Amino acid sequence: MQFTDELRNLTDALFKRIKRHPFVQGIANESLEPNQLIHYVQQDYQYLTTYVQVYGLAMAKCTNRDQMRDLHARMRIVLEEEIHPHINFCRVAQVDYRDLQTGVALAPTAHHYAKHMLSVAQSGSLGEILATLLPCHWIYIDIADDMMSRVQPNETHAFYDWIRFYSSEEMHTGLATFRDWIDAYTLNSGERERDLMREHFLTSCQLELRFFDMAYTLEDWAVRGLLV
Ligand SMILES: Cc1ncc(CN)c(N)n1
Repeated sequence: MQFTDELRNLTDALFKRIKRHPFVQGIANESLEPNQLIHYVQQDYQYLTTYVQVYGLAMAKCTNRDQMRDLHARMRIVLEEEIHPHINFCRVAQVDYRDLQTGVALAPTAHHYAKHMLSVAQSGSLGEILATLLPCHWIYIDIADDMMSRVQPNETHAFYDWIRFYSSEEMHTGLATFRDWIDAYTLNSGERERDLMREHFLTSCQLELRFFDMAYTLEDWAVRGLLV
């Protein structure tokens, strides 16, 4: 069994639970409220900014230019293309995307997830960083594939662009090459590094689930407005 198959088996209960999450069901059945979509985009815009920064920190640990080229292409996709799912949410919520990009503090779960990624990026190996970043990619493809087959949306579905983006060929190819990279990498890792990679992957999966809770419940700090 390849290492990433093992990671997937380890987190199967989380993958299943995420697909049943009310926020995810709300995408499938077009029932999300504007304030839930807005909260998600405000937080996810900042989350994805950190995600790109973490790619940058991983870049500093690459050992050859092919790895760097791969990360460079991934950064471009997040910066230039992963705006489309956000724009879809903004269109449904009837808000301007630019208005959601500033002036909002990270909610507790997004804060936790960002600090988790940055902490591994600062002190972990390249393999640890890749394992930390992988759930972000994998879980959304899993969700969107499931919606494509269960809901079979067409252009009239409110979240057609979101579902189509994450179930696209480009996303699948990106996931396959990411997994190949990690599987090849772990052939030369020791058991200690593989344990840390399992732990970081699991933590990121847990935080993916909590991120949907955060958006669905409009999670915020107990006392608001002190810092932005
Ligand atoms: C929190 C989170 N996780 C995953 C994705 C999909 N790349 C995202 N946009 N945001």
